[in-house]
Amino acid sequence: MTVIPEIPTIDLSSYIRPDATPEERTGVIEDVRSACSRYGFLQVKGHGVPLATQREVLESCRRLFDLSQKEKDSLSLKNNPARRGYERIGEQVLDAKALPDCKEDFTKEPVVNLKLLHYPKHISQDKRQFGAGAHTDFGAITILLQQPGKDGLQVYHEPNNAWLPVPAVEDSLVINIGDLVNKWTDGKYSSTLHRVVNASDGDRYSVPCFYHGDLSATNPFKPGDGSETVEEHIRRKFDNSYGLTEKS
Ligand SMILES: O=C(O)CCC(=O)C(=O)O
Ligand SMILES: [Fe+2]
Repeated sequence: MTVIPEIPTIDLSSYIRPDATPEERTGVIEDVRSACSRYGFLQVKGHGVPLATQREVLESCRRLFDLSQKEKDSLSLKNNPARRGYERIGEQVLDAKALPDCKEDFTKEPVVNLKLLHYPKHISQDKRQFGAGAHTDFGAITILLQQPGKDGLQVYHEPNNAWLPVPAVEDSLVINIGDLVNKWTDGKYSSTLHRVVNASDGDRYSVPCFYHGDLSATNPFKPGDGSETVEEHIRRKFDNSYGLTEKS
């Protein structure tokens, strides 16, 4: 019988606690390192982000996406040269083989790019309908707050050719490696394909925070190798997923 593995959950308090021993800290580092190379994904608890703050930010998602379509469109990212702002349902196509994503999105802040996401009940029952189509994240590292109890995130695990669910557990944050770190570590840390299927009958909110780093940086492990800057990389990936340029 094939045992399907699970995305690991790591308790960061054994690292953060002021009285943590060096062995405990090394243990956490080893667990994180192993998860980054085996799965490119992990969940963390004991992270120190207050539960009340997590609840408030998810409540802000609900209030924002409950505004009228007209009010939300007045904040459209298409009117903003830095591509910050509101994205309508179906505006982003993360997987060109699937239907446009069934989610709306509000993005604020450059470089550390925090998004509020709303997945309504799927608009189509077609099996190519996803809340977010299969994709890898463009940046360096993503930290994701999922609405507790609203599962939907699935991570592709190549050895088993299986999509592993990442349960939406209160007070756990999902962390995953993006394309930049994958490129910079020569693939040692995996930028893993993932997608969102809003399996619930109603709304699902989530809040990913994408760390891109210094926009002018190139590969920190190979300084001066003339490779693409963070800004060039992010712009290329982003514009491609919104059909804003012909280049991939
Ligand atoms: O909503 C989620 O759980 C994941 C969102 C995601 O993968 C993304 O925005 O890149
Ligand atoms: Fe993602």
